Amino acid sequence: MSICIMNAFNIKNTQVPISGAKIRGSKYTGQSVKPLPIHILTVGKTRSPGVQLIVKDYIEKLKPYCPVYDVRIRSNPKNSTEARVQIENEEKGFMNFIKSDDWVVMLDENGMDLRSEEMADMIGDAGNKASSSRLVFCIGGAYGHGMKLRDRANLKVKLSSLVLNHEIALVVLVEQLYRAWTILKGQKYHH
Ligand SMILES: C[S@@+](CC[C@H](N)C(=O)[O-])C[C@H]1O[C@@H](n2cnc3c(N)ncnc32)[C@H](O)[C@@H]1O
Repeated sequence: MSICIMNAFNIKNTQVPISGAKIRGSKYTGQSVKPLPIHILTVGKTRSPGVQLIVKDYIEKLKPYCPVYDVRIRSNPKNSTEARVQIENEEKGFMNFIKSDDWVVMLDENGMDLRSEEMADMIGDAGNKASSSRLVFCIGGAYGHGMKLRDRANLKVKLSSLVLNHEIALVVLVEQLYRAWTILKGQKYHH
């Protein structure tokens, strides 16, 4: 399934020469990319102040490229002691938010391993090829994601082979989204 999605994206890496130096680019670098609004869904209301500062900072940095919304899904809404029930109840929050034409990326430790240039390709493909109106990234709660969201996701992506705390996953994601947009624009942040 992942391979099909990868082929559908036709993700490939290109070398883009800028001022004599070679930087690693996306197949869209230098082209116009439709800036789909990005919605980042995370579980839980509270967030450590340090993480919140970093996330706010990257969302601010992303403003010139595309709007980014920080959406909170209720954690364990029915206070279940069972992990399976907690996952299912949090999943309802994700599924209630997601619309039929959203391009949904589920963050998961077993997802596809993308390089930063491929993340940029994916954002370009979602904007220019898919008929989606929003790009939605889903970061799970303590026990991860349920089956309905797994089935709905257009793409499952890993950020590392390590399992990350959900707040750390969020920090890595926002930095990679910023990096991806600078790659798409051929800017110097990414070397
Ligand atoms: C504490 S982790 C949940 C771990 C749990 N074992 C699971 O099955 O997903 C919380 C969330 O952070 C995100 N996450 C953690 N590690 C990740 C990784 N290496 N790559 C991508 N996302 C990750 C995922 O969205 C995950 O649902």
